[in-house]
Amino acid sequence: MIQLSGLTKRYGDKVAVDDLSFTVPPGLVTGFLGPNGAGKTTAMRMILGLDVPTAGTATVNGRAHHELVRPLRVIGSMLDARAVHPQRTAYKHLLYLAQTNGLPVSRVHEVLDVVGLSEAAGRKAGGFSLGMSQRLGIAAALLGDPPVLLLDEPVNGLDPEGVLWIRTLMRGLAAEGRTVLVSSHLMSEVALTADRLVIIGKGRLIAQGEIGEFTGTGADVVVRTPDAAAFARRLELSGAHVRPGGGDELLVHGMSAPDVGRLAAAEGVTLYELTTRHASLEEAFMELTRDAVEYGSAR
Ligand SMILES: Nc1ncnc2c1ncn2[C@@H]1O[C@H](COP(=O)(O)OP(=O)(O)OP(=O)(O)O)[C@@H](O)[C@H]1O
Repeated sequence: MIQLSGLTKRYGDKVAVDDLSFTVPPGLVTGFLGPNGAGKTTAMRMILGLDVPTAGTATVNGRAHHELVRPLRVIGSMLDARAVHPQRTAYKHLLYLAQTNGLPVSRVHEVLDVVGLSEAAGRKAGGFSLGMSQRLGIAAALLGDPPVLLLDEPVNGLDPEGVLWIRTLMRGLAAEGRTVLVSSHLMSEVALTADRLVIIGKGRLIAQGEIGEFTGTGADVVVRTPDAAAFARRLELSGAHVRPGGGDELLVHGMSAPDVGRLAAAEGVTLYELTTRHASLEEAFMELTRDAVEYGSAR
C-alpha cells in the first residue's frame, strides 16, 4: 500500500505537488492521471525518496522510503527507462543492481526471462530500442520481487505489442496481490488497465475512485418529445440544465433519467425516447481537468 498525506513540493514559487493525500491499495492497478505538468513524476519521486517533500509524507507499506532496509524488496519502480549506462549490458546492469541491494544473482535470470530479454542479456543497453529499454526497466523494477510497483508512463512510445504486454503484466502483478501505481496523461490508455483512478491537476487531487465511477461524470439524458419547448421550460424550472438537441430532442444535464421520466409522467408529457448518454472516460477526464491544464490550447 502507498499512502500520501498532505504531500507538497515547492520549487521556489512553483508548487509542483500541492497538499496531495490518497491511498493506493494492494491487489489493484491504480492509474495516476493528470495532464502534462500536473505533478505525477514529482509525487512519484517523493514516494521513492528521490525528492524531499516540502511538507507532508509518503509511505510505502507504512514506512517512508528512507526507512526501508532493503528498498528494492518493498518497492520496484520505473521512472525513466533510458536511464541506464549505455555501455553496460542488460545482464550487467541488473547484476549490479542485485549485488548492491543484497539480492541473489538467480533473480537476474528470472526477471530477464519474465520480460523476454534473456536472448538480449549480453547486448549493451545503449543499443536497445525503446521497447527493449522499457522491458529492461520493468526487469529492474521486478528484481526484488516487491509487493509495490510504481511505473511512470510505462507505455510511452511503445508499439501495440509492447503496450499489450505491459498491460497484461500489470494486471498479473495486481492479481498476485501487489500494489500497482501507473501514471499516464492519457485516460484512454489507463482505462483499459486500471481498476482505480487518482486524477490530479496543477499538483492537487481532482478526483479518485473506481474506474466505473468516472463514466457517469458529465452524462447527459437524451429526451425526445413532441412537446420539446414546453418540457424544456418545465425541466429548467425543476433545476435541470437543458440544451436543444435538434428537432424534438433535448439534452438534459443535472437530472437523472428516472427523474426526467417521473416529471414527464406527472406533467402528462409524451416521451418518444429517454436515454442516459454516458460520457466517455476521455470526455470525463477532459471535463475534470479542464481548469487544471498548465498550457491549454486557446479555444
Ligand atoms: N526540478 C524542478 N524544478 C523546478 N520545477 C520543477 C522541477 N521538477 C518539476 N517541476 C515543475 O513541477 C510541475 C510538475 O512536474 P511533473 O514533471 O511532476 O509533472 P507530470 O505530471 O509528471 O508531467 P508530465 O506528464 O509532463 O511528465 C511542472 O510545472 C514542472 O515544470
